[in-house]
Amino acid sequence: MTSAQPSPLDDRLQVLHARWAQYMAGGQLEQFIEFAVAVNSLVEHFNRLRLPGLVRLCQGLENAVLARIGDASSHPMEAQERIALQRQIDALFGSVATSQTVAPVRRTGERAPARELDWVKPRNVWIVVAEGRGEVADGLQSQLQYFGFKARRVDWCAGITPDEAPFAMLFIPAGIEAQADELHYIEACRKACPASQLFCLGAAPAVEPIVTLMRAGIDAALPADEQPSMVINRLLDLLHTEEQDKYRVLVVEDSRVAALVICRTLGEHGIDSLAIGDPGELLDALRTYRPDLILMDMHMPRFNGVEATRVLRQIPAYHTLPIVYLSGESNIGMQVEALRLGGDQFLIKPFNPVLLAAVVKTKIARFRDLQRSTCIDGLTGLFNHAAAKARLKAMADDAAADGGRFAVAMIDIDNFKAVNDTYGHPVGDLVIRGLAWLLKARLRESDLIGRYGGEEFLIALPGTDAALAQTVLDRIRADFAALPHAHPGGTLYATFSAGVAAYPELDTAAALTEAADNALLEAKRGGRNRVETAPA
Ligand SMILES: Nc1nc2c(ncn2[C@@H]2O[C@H](COP(=O)(O)OP(=O)(O)OP(=O)(O)O)[C@@H](O)[C@H]2O)c(=O)[nH]1
Repeated sequence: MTSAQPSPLDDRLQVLHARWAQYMAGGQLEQFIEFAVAVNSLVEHFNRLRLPGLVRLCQGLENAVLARIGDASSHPMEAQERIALQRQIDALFGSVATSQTVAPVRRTGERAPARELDWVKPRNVWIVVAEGRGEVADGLQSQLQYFGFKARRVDWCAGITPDEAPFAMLFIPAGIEAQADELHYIEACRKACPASQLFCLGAAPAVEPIVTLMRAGIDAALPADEQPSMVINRLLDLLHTEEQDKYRVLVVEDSRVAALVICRTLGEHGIDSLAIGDPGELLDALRTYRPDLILMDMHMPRFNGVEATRVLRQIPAYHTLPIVYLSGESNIGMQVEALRLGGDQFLIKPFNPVLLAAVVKTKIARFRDLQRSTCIDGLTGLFNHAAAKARLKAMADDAAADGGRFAVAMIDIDNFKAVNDTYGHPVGDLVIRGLAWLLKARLRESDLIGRYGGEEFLIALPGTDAALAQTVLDRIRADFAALPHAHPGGTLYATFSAGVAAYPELDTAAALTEAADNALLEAKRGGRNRVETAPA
């Protein structure tokens, strides 16, 4: 992007800065709370970008701020406390500035345009290897390169210049318990590269050594036996930062002022909300707004929040929808009763905005995780058959509505029965995973990748015509054919065949899938290890 518009990160930093300045000038509790909200919003932003080093720094500031909220009488804070906070803010801004010059270029959340350049996503990864562990590093380096990473070996304790910080650093220490000098080096790397992901490979499977590594700045410590496959999958997942739909909260609240304050607080945390004043409208609002959570008042005219909750819990579609009561009700017996009758949590008014946002976000994150787990294939982490089919239909409908180009491909691993029969089912599973990860590595965030059957995959490429889809898939086909898969006696190679069909030549999801399937059969008939396009 070349535009001079401020990024969402710049916006957040400016807000944080302005609110701190307002508090320093006014010294009011309300201003401090506004500042706390801005810090929290920055933590969330770094979390979403998966920048653990910055999350940690920012959380340090957030904890310091939350500890000082107190009440109106604790503000303005003592000069010493303000100086301490100012130092933390300066340190945070300094680290953000460093990481902005080196942060991986990505993650804007914008849909990637269908340009050739976008199909390959090289990422630089450093493998920091201790003496005597070169063999592990070699294997990992060649595997990473197959999945599109630029992997470079770095000797333990080599000097780090932040302006070349990598997307990820993989530390391979000499033994399973990192030594003091190794930990110091990890600390130095963490400091120099706040936006990088730091992994330690081959950690001892016990709490204390892993905590020690995490304190030094490691984001994930991986056990020795799962190393290469786990690392590659983790890295690929990190590349696919999901730009999620905004969280949606339905506020059921008869006081218009209270509803306004609640919606404003949620809005400041990037949460969408809709307020209704009458619980009688609840079912209609649920159908049309599809919230991730309900914030329910207890006492309303006509019927109360607990009665409304009991009605919802009788409807299967709303059994697991989180319901949080937000009420002035201070009677503990009533609160317990409200929870027993279907509520998930009770918050008291007047509410702390940071706590309200934290409760809402964590409940929604778990709810969405639960929903997602029903869509994901356990072996590959891709969409399962039903989810892929549903998403394909939505994408085809979108393409039909806006007249955009759109290609669909069916992929099937060749002679896969022979792989299973010769090397065993677990090795067959590794080959399936290898293809899944290669697809994840080579396709864009806006593309759909689903595991359609055992060794069959469904791909959808928005903004792409049949010719470009054929080129892209053919490149992936050639790379897959060259990808070595480990088995107990050495390595094996596999191939796949694919069929491509495109919109607008075919204009429904069903017609596209059927045509891509027929083209796939044609590729199989033609000798396998090839990509065929359906006739226009
Ligand atoms: N390891 C493993 N095998 C699977 C899985 N799902 C399906 N399969 C196997 O995949 C094989 C598919 O074989 P076939 O449909 O005969 O096709 P093929 O041998 O790949 O031959 P062509 O498709 O004609 O190239 C069957 O042996 C299935 O048991 C899985 O999750 N893991």
